[in-house]
Amino acid sequence: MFLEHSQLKENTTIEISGSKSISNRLLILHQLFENILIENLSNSQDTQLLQAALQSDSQIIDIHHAGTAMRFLTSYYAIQEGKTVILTGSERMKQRPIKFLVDALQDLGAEISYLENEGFPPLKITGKKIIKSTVRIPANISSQFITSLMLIGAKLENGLQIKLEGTVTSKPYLEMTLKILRTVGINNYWEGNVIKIQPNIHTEKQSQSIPFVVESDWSSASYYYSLAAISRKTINLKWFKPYSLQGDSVIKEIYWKFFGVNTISEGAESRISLLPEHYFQFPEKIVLNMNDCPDIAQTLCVTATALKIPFEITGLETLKIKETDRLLALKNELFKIGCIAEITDNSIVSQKFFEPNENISIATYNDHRMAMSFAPFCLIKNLTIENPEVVEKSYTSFWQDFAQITEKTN
Ligand SMILES: O=C(O)C1=C[C@@H](OP(=O)(O)O)[C@@H](O)[C@H](O)C1
Ligand SMILES: C=C(OP(=O)(O)O)C(=O)O
Repeated sequence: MFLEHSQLKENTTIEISGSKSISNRLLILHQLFENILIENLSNSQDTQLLQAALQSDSQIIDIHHAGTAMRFLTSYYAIQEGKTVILTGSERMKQRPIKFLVDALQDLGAEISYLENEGFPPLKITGKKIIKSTVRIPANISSQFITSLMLIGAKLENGLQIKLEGTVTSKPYLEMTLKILRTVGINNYWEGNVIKIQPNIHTEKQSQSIPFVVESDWSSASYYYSLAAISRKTINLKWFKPYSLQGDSVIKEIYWKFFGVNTISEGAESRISLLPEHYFQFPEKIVLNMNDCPDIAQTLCVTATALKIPFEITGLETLKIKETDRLLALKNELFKIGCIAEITDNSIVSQKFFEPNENISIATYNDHRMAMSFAPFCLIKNLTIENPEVVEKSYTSFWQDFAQITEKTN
């Protein structure tokens, strides 16, 4: 996709679909416990794949690139008594680890085996009744493993006590799971390194539906914060509530502190306005730990490069095992837009900014967030985004919305 050097239209309103993370949790819970009437469900491909899997009778379930779907379905199928499935995904999914989740489920008594490489999908899962109710799991690889266990916890006879080992990564995603479980009536607590999910007292699905309106996706909103920060123009977004279940809503604070983008909430249609301060003094350097919000790290690095603000971002150890090795992908592509960056296993630090060449072409590595986070750089220069269709994984209408909000510079 060729993005000609553009400017932002003043005061446009963009409607973003429901949070992918919330939607995927609700779909599993709907299937297991309650008739949840889900409104503003994410229209992301990952959510559609999970929904299709849950409705499918097939013995082979292919969830392509959808990490949360892969992880959540592993526990879900482990307790579907009398059913055997092969759960597989894209070539990249076969490189994304799942061992600690499988180990934990096997400790609980689940029947799961690896069909190709030990520790990675595809998996063969034969659903069984699980009797045990305590389990340990390393918490520093992916919070999705823990959420996966939490989502089935209340379905087990005695509930589930999960002991977290090591430092907890992506913590707000676990808090999101706990809050969602509570809203559908599943009691739980998190004390020290123990998460306890109480058993659900209802054996049958309730006949009456519980309505749940999914707030819009804050990770998707991050690209508009980047556009507002670079252009210094106002953007309006819908449907965002002031108090969010999503950890990535911290983008409000981050973009206020480092880029002077103010977020104003208006009650009507849960609209927020991103208002950049005109006389904001940019910091000399951005120093930030993003372990709580790994999905918006790419957005921040591109904004900082566009504004030539040095950055030192830490806490990024999970980026290596996402849709691609995001640290390496960032280092390579930031260079094309004028930033020399150094990476370690968990950090990225800018070393130097320089004037980039013409004819910039950004590779996207099968990663939706590479495409969306680099797109705002067209406010600075012409650029091409390779394989633009990758955005569908989380934000199907991204390019239509992007075209609506930008126009060619005169
Ligand atoms: O639970 C979730 O919905 C997610 C958790 C995070 O993964 P990790 O815990 O693997 O960092 C995040 O990156 C992912 O996009 C969604
Ligand atoms: C990491 C992501 O997704 P997943 O792990 O669910 O594939 C993401 O959406 O950035």
